[in-house]
Amino acid sequence: MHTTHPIADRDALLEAACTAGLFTPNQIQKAVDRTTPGPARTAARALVTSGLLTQFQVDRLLAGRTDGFRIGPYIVLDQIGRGAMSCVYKAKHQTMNRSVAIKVFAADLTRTAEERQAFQSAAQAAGKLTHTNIVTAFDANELHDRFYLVLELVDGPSLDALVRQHGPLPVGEACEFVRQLAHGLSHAHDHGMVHRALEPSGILVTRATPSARSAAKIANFGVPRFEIGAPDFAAPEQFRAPATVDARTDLYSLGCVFYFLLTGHAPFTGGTGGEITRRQLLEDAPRVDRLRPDVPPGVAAIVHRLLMKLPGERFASAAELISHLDAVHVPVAPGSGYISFDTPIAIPYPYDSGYLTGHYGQPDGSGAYPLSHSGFGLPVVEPSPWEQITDEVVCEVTAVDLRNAPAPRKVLKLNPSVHREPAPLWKNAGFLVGAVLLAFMCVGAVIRLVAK
Ligand SMILES: Nc1ncnc2c1ncn2[C@@H]1O[C@H](COP(=O)(O)OP(=O)(O)OP(=O)(O)O)[C@@H](O)[C@H]1O
Repeated sequence: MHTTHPIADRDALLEAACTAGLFTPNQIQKAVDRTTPGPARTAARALVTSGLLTQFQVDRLLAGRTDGFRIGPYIVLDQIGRGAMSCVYKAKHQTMNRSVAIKVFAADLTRTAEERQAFQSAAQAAGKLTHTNIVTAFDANELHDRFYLVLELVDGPSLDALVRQHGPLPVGEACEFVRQLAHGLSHAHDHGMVHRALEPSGILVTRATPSARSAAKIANFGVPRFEIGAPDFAAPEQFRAPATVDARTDLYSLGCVFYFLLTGHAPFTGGTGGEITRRQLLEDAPRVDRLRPDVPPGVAAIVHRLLMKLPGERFASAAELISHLDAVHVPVAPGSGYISFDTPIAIPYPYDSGYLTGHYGQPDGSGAYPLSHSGFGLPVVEPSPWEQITDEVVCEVTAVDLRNAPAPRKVLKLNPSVHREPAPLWKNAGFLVGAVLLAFMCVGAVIRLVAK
């Protein structure tokens, strides 16, 4: 609904915020105190700065909207994502103050009684799942013919976004995320639930904190599946015989996710959806250890066992997968909180040319991991030194233990003992002067010889 009054000044803005139900009586007085009569935009800035409204809220109010700020007992704070069939909002429970994510589905999805029933059943089943590696579903309801799910708010990116931003993960960290996801799947399978659409964009990762490492969480357990999701993460039986789908179907998709974490892409890429489907059904995926030689044979064997075409050739259960992962055990880099998603790392970089090579290690000097294999070693500052610098520099990077670092954490800093690799001989000025002098002396000697 659009308000009939244009939002021109402070008073109109405050009135609209009250109509939208954004202020408690106590907050109205605070809002008046923190703003001065005048243009609405100036008042809006003051309200955001004082934390009384969010940017999302003032933008919507200034656009003349007073609707869409409340979903049941929740106040909408921000829009955090948009999928093919839903919109995800950050919201806060009005009285409990708990922050949540609310996934609101398109009205088209719940037109018929069967579709509504499917959403309700999926939500009820998901409500039974309580596991650190599954996004918890707290509540489900309908608002203006739209079905919505109230979910645990995960403060980090999806695995898809993470790999696209940082590149493939170090092997130990990929194994650890897959182990966590297998624990989540095992819990769901024990409750008789199969996900059917596991893919990197539907797996969210929490930020590392001083006391906890990142955790991977499977989203969308409460969403009914009417059709196959992304074909590049779907198991052969989902195309061949959808009625036979079982827990091992999720293990195939988890194998595709594992492959993606290690290589940056799904096992079968390129071509249309139909072409990918054909290859899922008929072809063996290229060996992961060919594409990524530092993947140990034991880990590659697990990935390809998960990707077997026949469910009976995969692991029998997520629990069996976990025992195999434990047996090959590739450790996570010491001190790593896996990946840090903190604010961009400011790397003091003293050179205007060169590229970073070298190792990172612990502050105590232990450990020496190639920078390129450090999940958190890749600079994320703009402009990236990796792209800008063209002359070779060898440096050391000290990894700060995420678990003990005070906030705000600087994840990496260049060791002050950063040094430039000696310039090649032909680039050395002394060498050039010496060479010229020598040439003159030689020419002089030849002339003298000839003169004699
Ligand atoms: N529980 C959550 N906590 C935090 N952010 C979330 C949560 N769920 C989803 N998001 C964010 O919203 C984005 C869109 O999520 P959504 O689940 O709608 O994506 P999708 O699976 O691609 O879409 P769809 O299910 O509509 O096909 C995600 O990439 C993520 O950034």
